[in-house]
Amino acid sequence: MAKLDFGGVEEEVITSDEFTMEQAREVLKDETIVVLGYGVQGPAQALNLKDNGLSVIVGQLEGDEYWQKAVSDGFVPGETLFPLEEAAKRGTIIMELMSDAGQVATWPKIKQCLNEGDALYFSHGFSIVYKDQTEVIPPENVDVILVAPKGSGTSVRNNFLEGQGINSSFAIHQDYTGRARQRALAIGIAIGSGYLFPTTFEKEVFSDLTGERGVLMGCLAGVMEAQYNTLRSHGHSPSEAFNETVEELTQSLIRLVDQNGMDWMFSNCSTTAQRGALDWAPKFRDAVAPVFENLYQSVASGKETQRVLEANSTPDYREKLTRELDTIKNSEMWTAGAAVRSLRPDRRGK
Ligand SMILES: NC(=O)C1=CN([C@@H]2O[C@H](COP(=O)(O)OP(=O)(O)OC[C@H]3O[C@@H](n4cnc5c(N)ncnc54)[C@H](O)[C@@H]3O)[C@@H](O)[C@H]2O)C=CC1
Ligand SMILES: CC(=O)[C@](C)(O)C(=O)O
Ligand SMILES: [Mg+2]
Ligand SMILES: [Mg+2]
Repeated sequence: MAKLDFGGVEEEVITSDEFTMEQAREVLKDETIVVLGYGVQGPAQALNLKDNGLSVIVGQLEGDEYWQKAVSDGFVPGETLFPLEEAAKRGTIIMELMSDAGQVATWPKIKQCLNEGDALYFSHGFSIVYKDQTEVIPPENVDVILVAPKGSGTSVRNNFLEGQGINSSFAIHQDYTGRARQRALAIGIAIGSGYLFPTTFEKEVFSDLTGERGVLMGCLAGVMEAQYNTLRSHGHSPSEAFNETVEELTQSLIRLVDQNGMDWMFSNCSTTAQRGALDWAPKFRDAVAPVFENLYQSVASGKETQRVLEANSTPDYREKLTRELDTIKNSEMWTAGAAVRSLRPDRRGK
């Protein structure tokens, strides 16, 4: 497995060239793979596994909208689609891809379905690491493995369909069979990872919860809103404020960061912009550093997971989340955004 220099630190990674799909098929040839949950990651991982030639069974609460989606994606009730426990009983690799709160709610039943030598698989360290809150404590006679795609399930699927991969981390919590690592790597490659990097369940969940609350989602939404509001309060039009805050980023500058890094993006902007961005970056860094520290403490102490379990375990949790998302959708900033996006040449008139 390749050792690579990441900015002066040597780390091991496993690419899909080193651990090929042929090897993955060989490792998985006697396994029955069961995907529990058909929300965002469930369909992506199940369909990629299936398209890679592996047989996959989906487990889902019978008859609900996720069940219907599984049916419309080609899973057949009674053959490849079963209620949760029935599915879990059939599996030798049981993939926990219900929401984290859903994993907790169903664990007392799912744990009864595990047989000696099974592999219990997660895409998040949540259930295992915060066991004081979740009470998810697997029996000793199973493997407990993790592959966490570093992206939305939507991208896991779309990248796969485009012939691209997604980066994932992998970890072993428990190796009962002596095959846990092989099983984790094989599933990791088969769900469409371009490469896999090692982590632990704890490192995965601490970094993941920090990242999504921080730069990837929470901070991103917050700083965009702050800049938009500043521009608006000084008399700039919604379209100008939105273009200068979001559209220019997503249509141009972040793509340059994606291609070749931050300095590359800077070097393709005016020297006027470079001077100002270089001066202001440390101010923003220092202003938000305490918020990030606060966030990390809140993750490490279990406060964040407690909040998630409380909020997402109520029967109406999805309606409540949708209401909050609708507030963003219907705000001036994001309705202006919809109008701005509709003006892109490829969307005009559609
Ligand atoms: N959404 C994503 O793209 C990513 C998710 N993950 C992790 O993957 C796992 C799955 O996440 P998502 O796909 O976002 O899940 P989701 O939030 O879309 O989960 C929906 C699924 O959970 C089931 N579910 C929810 N509450 C339930 C309950 N009380 N009883 C039974 N089933 C219940 C639903 O029936 C449905 O199958 C989580 O551990 C998550 O942290 C990791 C990387 C990215
Ligand atoms: C997409 C992803 O990896 C996240 C943001 O961590 C998640 O959806 O939980
Ligand atoms: Mg993540
Ligand atoms: Mg996450």
